[in-house]
Formats: sequence, C-alpha cells, structure tokens
Amino acid sequence: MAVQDSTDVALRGLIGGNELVAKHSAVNERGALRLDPIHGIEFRPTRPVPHEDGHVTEVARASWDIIGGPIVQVHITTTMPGRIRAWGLHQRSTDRLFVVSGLVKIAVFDGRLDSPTCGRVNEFTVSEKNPGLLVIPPNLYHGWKNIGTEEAVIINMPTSQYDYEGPDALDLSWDSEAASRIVPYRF
Ligand SMILES: Cc1cn([C@H]2C[C@H](O)[C@@H](COP(=O)(O)OP(=O)(O)O[C@H]3O[C@H](C)C(=O)[C@H](O)[C@H]3O)O2)c(=O)[nH]c1=O
Repeated sequence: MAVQDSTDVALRGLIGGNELVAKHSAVNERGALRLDPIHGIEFRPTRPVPHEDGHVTEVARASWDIIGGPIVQVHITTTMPGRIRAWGLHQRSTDRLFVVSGLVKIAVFDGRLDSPTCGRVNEFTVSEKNPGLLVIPPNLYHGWKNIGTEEAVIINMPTSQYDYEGPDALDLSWDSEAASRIVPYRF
C-alpha cells in the first residue's frame, strides 16, 4: 500500500510537470493520418504493390490532384544518418517530396501571417515502410532529419526548375539563434 501511495504521488508530480504524456499514434483507427494539416500541405500515402519479384511503388501520376501542375524537374537529394537539413523556404516553388529509402522526419512550419493555419507545425515520419508523396507549397519553413541508420534518399519534383543564377531557395539555418526564435520546432 505504501508503495502504491508513493507511486501515485510520483505520477501526480510528473503529470503536473507535463513530463508524462500520452503516447498517441500517427494514425487513427481507420489508418488515416492523425494530423491537422497546414493550409496547402498535402500528403498522399502510397501502398507498395507486391509483384512476383518485389514491389512497385507509384511516386507521381499526372492524374493525381495532389500533383497540381506539370513535372518540370526531378532530382534526388540524400541525407546522411543523424543529419538535419532545415529550414528551407521557397517563395514561388512548391516541393513535392518522396522518401525512397531511409527513415526521415519531415517538419513544416506555417509562419504565413495571412494563413488560416499560421503558427501550426506538421510533422511527417516517412520511410519505405510508410511511403507517400508530400506537397509543400511556397512560403512554408520546411526541413528534415534523417532519424534512421542509413543514408536517406529523397526524390523532389519541385514545380519550378532550379535557377542557377537566382535560386528560389532561402535558407534559415536550423541551429541559428534566429531559427530558435522563428520556428517553434526542435528536431
Ligand atoms: C535543387 C538543386 C540544387 N542544386 C544545388 C544548390 C545547392 O548548392 C545544393 C543543395 O540545394 P538544395 O538545398 O536546394 O537542394 P535539396 O537538398 O533538394 O533541398 C531540399 O532540402 C532543403 C532543406 C529544402 O529546403 C529544399 O526545399 C528541399 O528541396 O544543390 C543544384 O545544383 N541543382 C538543383 O537542381
């Protein structure tokens, strides 16, 4: 009884201090993502299709609403284990990201003052076991961390071609003092 009492006191202490948190799933009972999306963000989970020698995973199809426009560039960017690439922001281009391999935590912050979801953060943990196409419209801070043990391979199909003379790519270093003031998210 004495043990129970002291456990109870310890629990109350933790709950009061917000240390003890409920372990929510990334999906709901129907398997859909449990997430309030940032205005303009879309995620289309993809089911790998088994065949006699492996799997086919669709990355993009012109018929999907989420694609939103023609594919003008496709590139692969990789991230080494433990590395963080953040925060990027495009003023005109939309990113269309697909994690081909590796385990990646992608975070997006809506700092757009005129957005109905201003201030919101979305987090997506994606991998070859949880694949999907993530569309990130312009003017959202975004980035990711490779939380796996292998080099992560990510396909991007931005809606504009990379402009060598005037890149539409702003960078706010994730470990800068400014980032800690502006973006309420820590990897
Ligand atoms: C897209 C592109 C880039 N580059 C050069 C420019 C930079 O010196 C270097 C890395 O560029 P960037 O960080 O834009 O590339 P990504 O790794 O694809 O960036 C991605 O991760 C970050 C976090 C984001 O914020 C971007 O939105 C996201 O696309 O490659 C080229 O030479 N050609 C190209 O087509």
